[in-house]
Amino acid sequence: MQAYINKAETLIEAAPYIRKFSGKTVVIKYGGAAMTDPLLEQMVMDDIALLSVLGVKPVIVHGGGPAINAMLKRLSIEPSFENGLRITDPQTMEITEMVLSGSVNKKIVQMLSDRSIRSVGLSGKDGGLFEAKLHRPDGKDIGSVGEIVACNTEVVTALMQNGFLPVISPVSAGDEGDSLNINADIAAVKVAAALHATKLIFLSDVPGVLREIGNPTSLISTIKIDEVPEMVADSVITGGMIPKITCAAEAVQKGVESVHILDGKSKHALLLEIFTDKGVGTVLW
Ligand SMILES: Nc1ncnc2c1ncn2[C@@H]1O[C@H](COP(=O)(O)OP(=O)(O)O)[C@@H](O)[C@H]1O
Ligand SMILES: CC(=O)N[C@@H](CCC(=O)OP(=O)(O)O)C(=O)O
Repeated sequence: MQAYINKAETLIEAAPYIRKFSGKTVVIKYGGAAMTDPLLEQMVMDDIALLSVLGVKPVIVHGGGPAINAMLKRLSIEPSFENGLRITDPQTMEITEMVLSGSVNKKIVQMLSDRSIRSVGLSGKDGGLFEAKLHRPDGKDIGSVGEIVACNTEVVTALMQNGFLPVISPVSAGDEGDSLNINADIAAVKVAAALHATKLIFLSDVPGVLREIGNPTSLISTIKIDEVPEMVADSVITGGMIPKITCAAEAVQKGVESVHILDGKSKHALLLEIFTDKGVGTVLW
């Protein structure tokens, strides 16, 4: 009996948040380590399906770096990176597109379909979603890596208006119709900004931004975007978190109300972040 009372109380507590975010667009960046465990994947999909049933409008932008690495390994190709971006030679590009716009994208669509959520998989190429060009950081050639120059969300809004949940792979085309590999965090920011999303949520492999890496009790719950440059300068934020947090700050500057960084491996992190007062990760605004 007590268990039912607890569940009812949880629902009552969540009710104002469910009302608040019903009809609101929430872009979820799903990728990295959160995607490597089949049980975790099912759990994340349960949460996204529930959000959708409760009237929130989720849009998924996915990565799949570990899945690309696994396929490269099967083909005996060694992955290499430059400042977190995959150096993408023609063969790696072919595999990246097969994995992201193919198997990973369709797997997510299928997992949602298994939960009676109608979703449609897209890549940056579909409906002219992303216009991209070759990315050359400081003039350096890192192969077929792209940067997004425009984001045309008509195809995404058309799907949402018709009750479909969009699932977006970041792989796009350049001016010449050549495939370009785009970091999924960056793609998620562009989509969130173009859709004027209420929230952008990064599902990562850490509980949020930590004062001390490896110590979950040092979680920083709230960051104002003007604090970000100092945190980077003071080396509070390092490595893979730098592009993520810089992206997050860009999203807020472009009108996304808040950006959240959560542990995709933590049970029901998405629901707890959206539907409770305290949340569980780091929120940037
Ligand atoms: N202050 C910090 N708090 C949390 N993580 C940090 C911090 N500074 C650097 N990191 C690193 O950033 C990583 C998350 O970024 P990244 O590897 O790009 O994530 P993902 O694979 O989810 O896209 C963490 O695994 C951690 O090693
Ligand atoms: C240019 C570049 O680095 N693209 C990424 C795209 C996938 C991605 O971003 O996946 P995660 O979110 O799982 O890291 C890559 O090839 O790994």
